Amino acid sequence: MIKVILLDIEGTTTPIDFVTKTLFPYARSRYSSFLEENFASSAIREIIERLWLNYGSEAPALSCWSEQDDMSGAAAYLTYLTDHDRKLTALKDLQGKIWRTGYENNSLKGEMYDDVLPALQQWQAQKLTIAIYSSGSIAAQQLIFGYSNVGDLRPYISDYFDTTTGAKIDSSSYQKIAKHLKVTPQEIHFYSDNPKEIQAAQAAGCIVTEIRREKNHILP
Ligand SMILES: CSCCC(=O)C(=O)COP(=O)(O)O
Ligand SMILES: [Mg+2]
Repeated sequence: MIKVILLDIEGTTTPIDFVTKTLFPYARSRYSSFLEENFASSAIREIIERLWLNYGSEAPALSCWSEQDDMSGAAAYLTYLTDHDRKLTALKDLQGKIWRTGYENNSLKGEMYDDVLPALQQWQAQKLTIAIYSSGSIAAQQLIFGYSNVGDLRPYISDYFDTTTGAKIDSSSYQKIAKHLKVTPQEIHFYSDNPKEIQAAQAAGCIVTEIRREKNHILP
């Protein structure tokens, strides 16, 4: 019996275009200024450190960032990662911090498909646990649902998982989520538009629905 609804965001609750044509450009145009302004913050320095370590493994192919303290190099690397839709945890942590300002000053509103709110209401009425699993950071997930075009959806959602749990295409991530939620993978119904994520969740034992937004809605 299903106990948990586990939802992907981009392509499932939210149009891909909102992420690629609104959120990513918003972050991309602010990497430089955000890093200059927040260079002294220990949280930002810690993210830069993680980015720098990752850049080290890519350096043979890239030459945009010469020293760790060079913030224009860091911004260039962040732009590269964004343009290649890389799901790096440090990139996602930084994007979430930049988006926060946009949500709080009303220039960003999390876009949800029309069927999302009714689906959340139905699942809540059925006493199902509703959780999110996205490559966006947990902070970014809470922002997109907290400041959505249909109001604050956070009261419907009890748990959030990001890539700190593991990659979404890795079936062990779904086993970890099940363990954390104290259910079996068979008691989780995962919805995603990404066939590789669907395959991984299915291999872990989850019930799955592959979302194709041009064809079906979120409710089965
Ligand atoms: C949390 S909103 C930003 C979405 C994002 O950055 C992303 O990479 C989307 O990945 P998803 O796993 O939701 O397809
Ligand atoms: Mg997706």
